[in-house]
Order: sequence, then C-alpha cells, then structure tokens
Amino acid sequence: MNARSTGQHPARYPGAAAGEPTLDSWQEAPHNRWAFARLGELLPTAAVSRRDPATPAEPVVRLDALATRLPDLEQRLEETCTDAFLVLRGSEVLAEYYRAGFAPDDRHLLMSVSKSLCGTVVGALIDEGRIDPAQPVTEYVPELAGSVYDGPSVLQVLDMQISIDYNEDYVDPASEVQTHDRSAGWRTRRDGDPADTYEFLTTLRGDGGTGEFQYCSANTDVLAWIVERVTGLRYVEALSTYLWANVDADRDATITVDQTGFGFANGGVSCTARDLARVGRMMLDGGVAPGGRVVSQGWVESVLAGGSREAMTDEGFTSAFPEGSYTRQWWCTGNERGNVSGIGIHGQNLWLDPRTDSVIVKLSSWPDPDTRHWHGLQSGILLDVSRALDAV
Ligand SMILES: NCCCCCC(=O)NCCCCCC(=O)O
Repeated sequence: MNARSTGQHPARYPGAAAGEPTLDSWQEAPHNRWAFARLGELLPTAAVSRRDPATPAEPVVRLDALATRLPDLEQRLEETCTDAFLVLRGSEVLAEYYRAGFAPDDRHLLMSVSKSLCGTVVGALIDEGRIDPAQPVTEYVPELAGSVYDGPSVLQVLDMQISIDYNEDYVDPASEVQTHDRSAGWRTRRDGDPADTYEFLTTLRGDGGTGEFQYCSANTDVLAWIVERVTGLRYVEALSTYLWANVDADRDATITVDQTGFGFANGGVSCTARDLARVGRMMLDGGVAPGGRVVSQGWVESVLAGGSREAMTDEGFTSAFPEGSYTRQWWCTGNERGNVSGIGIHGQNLWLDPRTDSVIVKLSSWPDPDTRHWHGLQSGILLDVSRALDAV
C-alpha cells in the first residue's frame, strides 16, 4: 500500500512538532517532559492494581428494589455474563450489581457505546456552530477526497447512511473491521496494512449510495477526525473538554490510541458503570450536566425522537424493535417507552428510559460479539427492568 498524506494532525502536546514524539524519540528532551507523564499513549501499559489480585473484589448485589417484580434478575445478569449493572432513577442509584472480581470503580470497555459519546461531542460542536451537519465531510477533512467520504454530509456519517465497502463481521479475519482494528493497534499488524487509523479511513470505498442505514464503525472515526480539525485538539482531549470534564465523573475514562495517538472513537473508551450512567443522566436532563450544558436540548430531542425508520435496514435490530432507527450515533427502539441506547458488542448498553427518568447501564463480556441470541436476552432484561421501574 502506498502511504498517502493524511495532512496535519493536532500536536500531541502544545509546541510538539508534527508526528512527534515517536516510539523512537519519546525518551529524548523535550518530548520526555510530556511522554513521561503520558506513557500509556505510547506504550501498552498495565495498571498495578491498588486491590490485591490475590483477594479479588467481592461481588456487589443490590437488586432489592427490583426483587418483587424481577425475582430472577440476578440469575439473568449472571447468565448474560454481566460484569456491571446499574439502574439510576433521577439522581438515585436504585440498583447495582458487580460480579465477583469486578469492583464498582473498575473501568470496563464500552465498545460501540463509545460511538454515542463521540456523537455527543459532535453535537456540542454543531451547537457551537463549528460543525455544519449539512456540509460535506471533505469540507473539514479534504484528505478524504477520493474515498467513500467524498460527497456524503456530516449528518449522513452521524446517522450511518452511507453505502461503504466495509464488512463489519467481527469474527471474519478478511473483514474491513479487522483491518481497521489492525490499523488502530487492536490486532497484530499485517504487511500492507495502513499505517494508522487516519490512513485506513482514506482507503475506504463505496458505490456512492446514501440514505440507507449501514452500520460502519469507520464512520465514528471520521467524526473524531472532523472533531480534531475544527477544534485543533486531539480527539482524546476533545472528549474530555466537551463531555467528560462536565459530567462530574468519579474517574478518568481511558481511550485506546493508535501509533499516532489518535483515539479509537468508535469503540475504545473504558469507564466505570457509574460514570457511564452520568452520561445517560445528562441526556435525560436535556443535555445539562453538573459542569454545565454539554449539548442543546434540541440535540437530545432529536436523539430521543429517533431517526428515519425507512432508512433502517438492520434486520437484527428491527426484528426486536420493528419501529427501530439509528440517529446521531444512538440506537432508537421506537417502542412505546421511547427507549434509546448506546450499544456495544459483547453486551454493552447505555439504555435510556425517558418514561421513568432512568438510565440503565449493563456492561458484559458475552462470549460472542453480536448474535441475536445474546441481544435478545440482553434487550429482554433492559425492557423488563424498564417496565418494573413503572411500579417501583
Ligand atoms: N473494532 C472496534 C470496536 C468495534 C465495536 C463494534 C460494536 O460494538 N458494535 C455494536 C453493534 C451493535 C449492534 C446492535 C444490534 O444489531 O442490535
């Protein structure tokens, strides 16, 4: 593959030269001043737990508030490989569950729930007038000229309505989603792979079609690239500035980065269940968080109203939710309760139940990424808990 220029990217730290520090220069001045405090952005880093691994966290089971209506909830959480589960009604944590070995302040990978966070950052920048959703993507990232993103609007990327030669089969080694992973450092590189995520995005092609839903993880990374271009910040910093710094989080979130330091917006965020619930709380509070307004009420209303039912083609989703749609990086069930969710493979949900003003977080480690069987069990729990909240 011929490496092509993907243009200027935000400096890793103020004053850093483009592309610096690299794996070979981070130990040298002046880079060491930044790198010694940010090593996890350059080298895979293991945490030294403050909890003795020999005495893993005790399980936490606080499901009493739901026990009358859902006496088998704990069993269902166990059967669906739940690591953390939390129900936040208003500002009250009504129920919580953490499996043995996973503590309430442990972070968990969100997979594609990360997309809903990125969508929120884009929403904030649209509110500020810094992104116009009707503009073509290439207005912000001209380096995507010639790719499938040469033509579609930012809104079509947000709503995933672009026909892309991208196979999102997580277990197919020949799929584009696996090449994407390799470019981002999630899998071992192969000869000829793009050097990084930016370059991978420039390689994507399509038939020029728009208007039909196609779930494609690359779209979110394009959004993150746009975020970088309009803010001059790295995506990791923008996520902090526009979202995380405002939600009164207990802990820092983390995001995986590729070798250029580009955050894997489509699936790489990890955080605690309680902090993720705070993002849901902000949505149900009309875009307002303890640190101030994150997105406009109008943005939140657009998400809760759902997207185009006609555009939705995902039979897996519509078999469960016949009125389902996807908009602004959120899955919208179109059911009578108006449930909307961030959804990630292997059982991650940030589920909003506007009717009871509740947020349900479920973080899991299903053995399979994305089967109807597992989604069915998971949706069943989320719907049953939502209905139980009507009476609690
Ligand atoms: N390769 C990096 C991470 C990709 C994460 C992909 C992901 O989490 N996808 C979620 C798919 C949700 C499907 C929902 C449904 O069909 O019901």
